[in-house]
Amino acid sequence: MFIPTVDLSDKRPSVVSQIARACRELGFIQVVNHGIPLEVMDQKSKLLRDTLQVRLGPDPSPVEIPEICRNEIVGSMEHSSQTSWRALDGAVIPGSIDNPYAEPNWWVANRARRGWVDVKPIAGALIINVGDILQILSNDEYRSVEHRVLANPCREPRTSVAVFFNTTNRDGLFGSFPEMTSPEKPALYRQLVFSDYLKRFFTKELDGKSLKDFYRMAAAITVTADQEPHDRLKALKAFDELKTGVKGLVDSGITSIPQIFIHPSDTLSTSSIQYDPDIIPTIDLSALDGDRRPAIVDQIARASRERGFFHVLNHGIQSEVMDQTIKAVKGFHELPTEIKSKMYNRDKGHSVSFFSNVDLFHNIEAVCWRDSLQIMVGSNRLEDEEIPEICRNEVVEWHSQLKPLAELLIGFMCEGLGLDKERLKEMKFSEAGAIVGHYYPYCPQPDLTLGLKSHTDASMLTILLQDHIGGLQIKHNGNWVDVKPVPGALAVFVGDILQMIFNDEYKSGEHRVVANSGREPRTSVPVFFYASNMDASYGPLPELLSLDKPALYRQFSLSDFIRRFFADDWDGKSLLDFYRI
Ligand SMILES: O=C(O)CCC(=O)C(=O)O
Ligand SMILES: [Fe+2]
Repeated sequence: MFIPTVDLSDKRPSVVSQIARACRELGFIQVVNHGIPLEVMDQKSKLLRDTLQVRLGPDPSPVEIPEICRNEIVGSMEHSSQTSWRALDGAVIPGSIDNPYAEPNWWVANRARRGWVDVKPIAGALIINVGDILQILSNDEYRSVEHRVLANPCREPRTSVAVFFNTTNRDGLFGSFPEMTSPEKPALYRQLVFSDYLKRFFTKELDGKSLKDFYRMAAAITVTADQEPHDRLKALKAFDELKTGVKGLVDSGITSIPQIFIHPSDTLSTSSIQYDPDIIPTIDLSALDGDRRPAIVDQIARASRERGFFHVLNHGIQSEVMDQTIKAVKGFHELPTEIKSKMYNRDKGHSVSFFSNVDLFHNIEAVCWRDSLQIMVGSNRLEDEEIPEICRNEVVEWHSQLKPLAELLIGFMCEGLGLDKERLKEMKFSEAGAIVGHYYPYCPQPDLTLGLKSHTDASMLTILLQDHIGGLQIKHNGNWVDVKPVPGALAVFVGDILQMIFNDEYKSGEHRVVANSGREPRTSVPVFFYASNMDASYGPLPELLSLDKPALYRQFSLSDFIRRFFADDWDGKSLLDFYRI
């Protein structure tokens, strides 16, 4: 890939156009003839060790900088600021040896080619990166580029010195410059206060992802491929307006998947471990009122602690009821397009909605190869007549059969922690939640996309019914493990809410679904159990806390939790981190 090197001694119009082009296309430039003498650059690299971070305001107080490199750092600031935008005059300088074995190579992500590109050091050159704030100010005219550094395989250590220029006006309001916006190109970001930006940057909420996406307005989807954001948004809208979901694309005979479905290669990681009964426990619930009860409690507690996921067999629900439910949901998705598309909507006010990708417009990476029918239950929201007739009786029956099972399982989970089995009964969790009927049609390029991307469930408990096709995977010790469907079994996931209430004694299990490579479509029906009382305050149960085990989560209300889950700027990360103390 072309990494532009700009000679700053060239004529100004040429320098301006080269820099503008590089900022637009790559967000990354090397500059030579920048006016900083080589000796000044060399002095620094001999002096810094590990990571030294120096914060500087407009008037640095150099006495705090270690004497061994004080003059060199202050000198470098003076030199750099001559070539920088004066308004951005607060800086942080980390000088780092990333690892004693770091090859002197920088790598820049080229998402368009889905690879990392080596940035070879050029003698005497400095590297200029467009930062996220400049991208926001320029309303995406300029791009900040993703980059990383490999571990150093050489004996000789590598040193780098980065100066980050930020504004000192911490309380000023920033946003895309008005000159950069127009009716055709509206502002893509919300206004932000720099102190808020910094606060977020240093909180646990940010897991290294770009803050740009936090400030980006819902409708403005970032681009991960070689598309302009407007093209991507147009493509998402066009897909949504078809109202026929992914199945509609397959029925139209496409042989390659549209760009919006293509995931970055690092999230696809196709290598997976085959089904292993030691990793995926199957718990037999038969004779649960006899001698076997303590053993069942034990197995459920262990699986919830170690995996956040297990299968249950002999759960009391007849296999015909399971089959009918799958068949009815599949039948809905296979209704003639004219009928089904009338029900397509993603309005939050509806109890029943059919759509493809609940997060279609907030997804910052790529969307998935799946359609869904979502039915909200509880708080008197669901009138049975709203459920499509083709699956109404089956869905209502399914939910009523599952409620006692959910109560039973949560009772076991409580017992496994030494709590009364009725401890969570007052939450009335079995009466509120969502029933979702997923449909994963054949995907012509299953290696480029996912059926459902990696997540934990934002529920208390999820009970999943799936057909025989397979594709569900759980994450175990960093590997994706195939969950082979076990005939007659139901899959159970510990959800985030239970993890918080049980103060991390049990874990919500990370899982995903690969895109369906077979001609036969896959159907699954997860039921997510929440709690009926939306405004009560929940948090880690006091009985589970002690001096050695303090509360790991703040108190929360379900209404707040659900609002955040469906918020426009929620990017699909676990909400656990948000509530974690
Ligand atoms: O379809 C599946 O197997 C999994 C569905 C799921 O994980 C979800 O909807 O949260
Ligand atoms: Fe899930």
